[in-house]
Order: sequence, then structure tokens, then C-alpha cells
Amino acid sequence: MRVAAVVVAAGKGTRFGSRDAKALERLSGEPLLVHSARAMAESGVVDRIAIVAPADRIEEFEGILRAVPLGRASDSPEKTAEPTKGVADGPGRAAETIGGDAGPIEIDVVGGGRTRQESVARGLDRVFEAYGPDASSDCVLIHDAARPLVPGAVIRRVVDALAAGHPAVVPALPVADTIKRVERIADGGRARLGASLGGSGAGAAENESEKAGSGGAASGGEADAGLERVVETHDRTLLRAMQTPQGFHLDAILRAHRDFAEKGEEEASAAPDDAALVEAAGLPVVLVRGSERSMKITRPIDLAIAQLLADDPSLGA
Ligand SMILES: Nc1ccn([C@@H]2O[C@H](COP(=O)(O)OP(=O)(O)OP(=O)(O)O)[C@@H](O)[C@H]2O)c(=O)n1
Ligand SMILES: C[C@](O)(CO)[C@H](O)COP(=O)(O)O
Repeated sequence: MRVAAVVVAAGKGTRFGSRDAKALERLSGEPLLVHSARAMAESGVVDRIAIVAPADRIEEFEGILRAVPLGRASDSPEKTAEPTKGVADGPGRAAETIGGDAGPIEIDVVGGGRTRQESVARGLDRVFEAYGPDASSDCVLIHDAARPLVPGAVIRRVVDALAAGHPAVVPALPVADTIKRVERIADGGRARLGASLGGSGAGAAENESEKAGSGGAASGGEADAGLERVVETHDRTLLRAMQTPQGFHLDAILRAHRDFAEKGEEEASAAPDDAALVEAAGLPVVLVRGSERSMKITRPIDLAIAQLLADDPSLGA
């Protein structure tokens, strides 16, 4: 079973307020992109990596990756898959060959799309091209460049569950806050509480609203800049926060992305994550334990927290 990784790095970093691509923001002196690609390479279970860069910056991203050769860690943990605790065994996928041969990892850089979903689709096409028509027993991990500190153990847990036969596997954590569903109170924009709900200011609220889509909770724009009313309180014990890398049998995720490609053309209809497409296609998605260290860098405060984690490997491990 071959395992490829798609690392999506073509986002604009609007909520971060990036002047440059967010994937090039520095953590411990290196771009987030390099940390994420290295995590995949050093996991010991990934054969090749497709990096998805902003479409007009492919050569620049290639240069950045060439400057920091990424190889498999020679001392990385075993490449064979042990069934993951708590994940029921499926039919299995030739686990003994996970990770392929030793040697340098093949890295391609391809251009991204208008939404994360489109960017992932372009990375998947590249993996399919590279693996060829005989890709039906292969797997792919889809990872945000914005999650630079993902531990190798999480990557291997995902691959173990794929090898055990599960077509879609996501690392996840319980949620710490109480989550409520809300609706907007139309008040003509008099009460501008949306700003404080959406983040550090009105701009942040508007950006969050864009990501949330037309039904989003946080308010944005004059007409939406109002109070929100609680509709429902969810049972927190049944909620999980999704992380990446999300792992899939290649044939299943390619089909799901192709079937729902039209939705990926606009932020409002695009899937929030890749597992959502597989769910929509009616396939089961199983969860494995994620990590606090796999936090996503969305806003500037996240980079400050990530630097604390990078400086102290025992934190959140
Ligand atoms: N068109 C896009 C949008 C997002 N991404 C990638 O998807 C990951 C998760 O997205 P997010 O954190 O939302 O990044 P941005 O889209 O850059 O952030 P924002 O929504 O604030 O602009 C990031 O690694 C980002 O580079 C991508 O490759 N292509
Ligand atoms: C894929 C993801 O990281 C899972 O939590 C998340 O959905 C990405 O969301 P974003 O708004 O595109 O960062």
C-alpha cells in the first residue's frame, strides 16, 4: 500500500492578516509549509508529497522546498501498521508495505484553487497522475500546511486505521467549550456585537463570516452586524473537533472530490473538510485520537501559541 500526502498551502491567510502567503509565516525560523512537509516526510509512512501552492508562486515554493531537502527519517518508527486501538479492523490494505522503499521522498508542487476544496482536488489529481491507474489500493493523507506541529504518532495512527481497511480516517479531539447553534437577530445593524463574537474586531468578524458561509453564525457586513440568539445547545460529549491529516483510500476520496467538484468553486458551498465529502457520498468516517500539538494556525495568536509548543516538545504531547 502506497501512501501519498497532499499538503495544502495555497490559502491567503485572510484571518491571519497575512501580507504574504500564510504558509510562509515563520515558526522557529522556518516557513509553516516546511514544518508540515517535514512532518509528513519524517513520519516514515509517506512515499510522496504533493504540495499545493498559490497558482502564481509554484516556482518560488519549489525553491523553498529544494533548499531544505526532506527525507524519510532513517530512525523513524516501524513502517508496518499495527491495528489502531479503538478502531475496528476492516479488510486491510497490504499493511506490510506502508511507506515504500527508503530513499528521498518525491515532492511535487502544483497550483491551488479558489477554495481549500479546489486546492485539495488539484493535489489529488497530481497524486493520481503519479501513481497511475493502478492506484486502487493506495491511500492519501490530506494535511493543512497551517498545522505545522502535527506529531508523527498522529500521522501513523491515521495510516494504521487506513491499513486496517477504513476508507476515511480523521484525527480529532473532544471540544473544551460548550457549543451552541445560533441564529441572527435582524436589528438593522444597530447592535454591533458581531464584531466581538467574530474575533478581535469587525474585520475579523467579517472574515469569519465569509468562512462560515451564508448560514454562518458570526455576523459580517452592515445588514448582518447584529446580535445572535441561541437556538440550541449541543451535547458536548458527542462533539469532536476535526484535525488533519485526514486519511483516505485514494479511490474513495477521488470519487468524492470529483462528484462534488462544483460545490468547491465557491467558499459558501465548499466542504469545510475532506471527510465531509466522503460523508456526503455515504461512506463511513472513523476518528482516531488527534493532538493538541496539531493546532491550526488561523490568527496571529495561534502562531504565538505554536511557538511555545515548538519550544517545548513536552507541551501537549
Ligand atoms: N484556496 C485555498 C484555501 C486554503 N488552502 C489551505 O488550506 C489550509 C486551511 O485553510 P485556512 O487555515 O483557512 O487558510 P487560509 O485559507 O489561508 O486562511 P483564511 O481563510 O483566513 O484566508 C491552509 O493550509 C491553506 O493554505 C488552500 O490550499 N487553498
Ligand atoms: C480541514 C480543517 O482543518 C479541519 O478542521 C478545517 O476545516 C479547515 O478550515 P479552514 O477554515 O479552511 O481553515
